[in-house]
Amino acid sequence: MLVATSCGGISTTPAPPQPSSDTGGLSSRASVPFRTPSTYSMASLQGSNPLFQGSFLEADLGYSTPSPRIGFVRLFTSRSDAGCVSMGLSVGNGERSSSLAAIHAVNETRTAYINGKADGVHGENLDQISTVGNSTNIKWHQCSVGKLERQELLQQKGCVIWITGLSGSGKSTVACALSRALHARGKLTYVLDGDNVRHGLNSDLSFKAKDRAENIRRIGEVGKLFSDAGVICIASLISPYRKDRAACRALFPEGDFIEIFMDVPLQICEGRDPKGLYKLARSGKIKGFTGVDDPYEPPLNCEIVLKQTEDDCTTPCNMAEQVVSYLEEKGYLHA
Ligand SMILES: Nc1ncnc2c1ncn2[C@@H]1O[C@H](COP(=O)(O)OS(=O)(=O)O)[C@@H](OP(=O)(O)O)[C@H]1O
Ligand SMILES: Nc1ncnc2c1ncn2[C@@H]1O[C@H](COP(=O)(O)OP(=O)(O)O)[C@@H](O)[C@H]1O
Repeated sequence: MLVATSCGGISTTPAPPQPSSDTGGLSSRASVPFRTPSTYSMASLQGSNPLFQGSFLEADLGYSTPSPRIGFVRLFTSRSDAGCVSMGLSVGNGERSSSLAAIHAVNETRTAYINGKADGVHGENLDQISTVGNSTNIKWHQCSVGKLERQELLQQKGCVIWITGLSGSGKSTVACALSRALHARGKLTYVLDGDNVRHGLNSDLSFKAKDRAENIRRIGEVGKLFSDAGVICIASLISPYRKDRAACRALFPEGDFIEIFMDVPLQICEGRDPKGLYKLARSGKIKGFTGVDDPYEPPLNCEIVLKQTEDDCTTPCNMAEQVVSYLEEKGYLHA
């Protein structure tokens, strides 16, 4: 067992928690399986200093050789102003008897963790001026109110439920039924419907592949903000290409992007044709219509499939309940 002493000094022999008052204030016990040669994973910490009470969600020591070997351990605290602390650890020469000593500690933001890799989860220093895409000389601004506090307020966990499928497959209908079902349970949702977002934010985009990709990217980014706000965001758009959906998924921490495939045959969707668009596409009046002369790539590995056939057409309410059960099971309906 590893024991964190003051300022993150860690020894690999069991020892009771040590009171401390210096930097970091750690008097915490980390139940980390000590493995040789190189990695620790998952641990829990109980700090005596309130600053460090909370969960230790990630401990990944990627040692470099030769010694002194150095790794990083990341601590998440329940205090929003503390954010996330990364400690650099140097590792002694021995194996099981090694001692680990903190070499530095830097504050990072939990928001950054939540926001994913680009924002520092993989160790970039958020204190630095950086360049992201075409934005140069930018610096992450940390807010003292964090996602965990918002989730506590809302008694739910933020996530994005991404509904993909052909036009007419029932995406918008199930999105609204789900929003209603969750609202009735006191959960805050927001629906981002492809059609609707194209009335404003994305009104500059066409249905060419590049513009569809941009449409999906933007809705993914907006969904990420809603998720960070603690809201259960329901995005309902055709999103026909796998790589665009995969890029969106990559914006989110594991589990927070829940992809739902409306598995409905083209024949049924076309039979419904509520807006008369399939008819226009078949007659050549709309070019590049999904399912007609533009491809739809069904998910290979999504979280939920909502299937409809000629013989078996579940009601939107039943589908919504299926999704609610999934959210309940995965813990999204509680803080
Ligand atoms: N060429 C073409 N292909 C597909 N769909 C078309 C097209 N032109 C207009 N529409 C209407 O736009 C709605 C789809 O918008 P999305 O933003 O969801 O599309 S995409 O994700 O960017 O592919 C879609 O709405 P839904 O029927 O609700 O899916 C259509 O009504
Ligand atoms: N589960 C369902 N069973 C039968 N009809 C449905 C179902 N879901 C949606 N519909 C109908 O199908 C049509 C298309 O639904 P819609 O939600 O607008 O699809 P999309 O958003 O995928 O284009 C609408 O007329 C709607 O009433």
